[in-house]
Amino acid sequence: MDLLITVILVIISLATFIYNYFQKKFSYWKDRGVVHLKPSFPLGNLSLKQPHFTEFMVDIYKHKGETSLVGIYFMTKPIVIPIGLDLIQNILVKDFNSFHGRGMYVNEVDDPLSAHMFSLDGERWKLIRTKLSPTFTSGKMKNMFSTVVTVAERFVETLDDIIKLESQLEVNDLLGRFTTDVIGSCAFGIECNSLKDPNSRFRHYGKRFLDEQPLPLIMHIIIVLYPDLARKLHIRALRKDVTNFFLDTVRKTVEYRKGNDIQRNDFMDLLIQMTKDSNEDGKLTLEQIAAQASLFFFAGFETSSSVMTFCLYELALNQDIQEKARQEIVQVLASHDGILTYEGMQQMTYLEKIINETLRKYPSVPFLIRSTVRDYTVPDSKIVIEKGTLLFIPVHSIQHDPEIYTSPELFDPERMSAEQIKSRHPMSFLAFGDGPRNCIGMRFGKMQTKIGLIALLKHYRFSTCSKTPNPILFDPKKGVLTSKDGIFLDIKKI
Ligand code: HEM
Repeated sequence: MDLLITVILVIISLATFIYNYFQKKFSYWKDRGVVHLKPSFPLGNLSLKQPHFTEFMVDIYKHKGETSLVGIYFMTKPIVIPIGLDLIQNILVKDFNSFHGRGMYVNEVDDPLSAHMFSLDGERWKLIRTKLSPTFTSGKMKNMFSTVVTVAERFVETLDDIIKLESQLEVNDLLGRFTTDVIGSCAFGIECNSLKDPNSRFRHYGKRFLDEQPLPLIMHIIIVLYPDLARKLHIRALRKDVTNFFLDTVRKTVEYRKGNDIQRNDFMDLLIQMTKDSNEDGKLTLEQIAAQASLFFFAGFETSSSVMTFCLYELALNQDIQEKARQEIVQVLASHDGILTYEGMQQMTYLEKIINETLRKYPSVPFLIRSTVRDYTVPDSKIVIEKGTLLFIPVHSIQHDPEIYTSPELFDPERMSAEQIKSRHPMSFLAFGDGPRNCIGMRFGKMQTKIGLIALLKHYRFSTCSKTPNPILFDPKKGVLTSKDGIFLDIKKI
């Protein structure tokens, strides 16, 4: 009997302790007078149903006008969703010194590839960003231009054979193979034709990295809530075989190039230069260059194939816009003796507007992440965002706000004319982020997207078919914006 009473008392005390613990944690935003979503025990505002981030944001973004930020909870961890454009400009640009963190999990010991520019913070991020910035100048893009054009030409040749057998194809997979080949070539110097060779190792490991969650949910929770503990437990964010593949590929490429004195004007060349820096502090190790090269691969191929996919989808729905884009391509090519040059590509201004409008409607990265590196008082308020707090900036909601873009579901490239852009708040378009931590690969991403679209629109007409989804449902399991059921289009040779 005594034992039973003791057990009951222990259970009651434990339940009271847990209840009080969560009550305290879940009163964080209320105590600070911040508009917030009501949390539920024990997941806070996480849901097992896992809606897509864009849907989750709807309830938050409707507070716009009433407040410049909304508080939510990831389990017990408070997260800020800034929704006022002036506050967002402070975070990304004006007060960047308080917000240069990304707050992501890095475990360099067990997972050397996790120490890349996207997730590093502090001085190490600054050092790598400064060293890698010259890699992405327009001069460097011009040097890589012909490599990308060659990949696009090879892609079209293979596609010619494929559509002879089947004209209704899933374009996201198709374009993922194109961008895999481009980044494989420019970041690793490896010639792969993953469209011809479905077993291409680059495609295999690229997909394995993005498609399959290597960790059970509990591990994710430990990583987010207790990163120090996660490191002590040797939790890796990347699969071991994926890490080994990229480390091994970089090691072999570096040895081969150094041994044979080979120069190719690509990212790998520029990274190899950084292993030879005379200043010891600035020198990158093999693991560090492998981390950056793999980041270029992961950051570059799905983002660009996502924008190309949604672009072809909209062009299939809007045949008049597709035809106008094709006319521009044909005319500009004719004025350059039928050859695609860097200058010619830049003269295709209508295509540029189409790509930007696609990125407005379908931002490949639907939210930006920052973390505070010191306490920050929100201007004209008493709200303090504490050091170490994560912030998610809702790009998709902003770019679908009817007060900023009338009839936001309408695909209208003219919204991206210079005059219309000038008339909007500078934070109205955030598809590449903004400020000193924006997308470093923007020029390259746009270049490969344009080259791919030019090659495709010149040779093929895209139309919807019975399998084309309308409307599109986004896949909640993917970080990059992706249609859940793929995007099938009918492709006809012109
Ligand atoms: C159309 C294609 C692309 C889109 C839409 C895109 C979008 C983005 C966005 C939204 C961010 C976060 C920016 C921020 O937090 O303010 C980002 C970061 C980044 N992107 Fe891209 N990206 C693209 C292509 C590329 C390519 C091709 C590369 C490399 C070859 C690349 C490398 C990076 C890197 C390294 C970062 C992290 C920068 C840092 O933390 O300092 N991206 N990208």
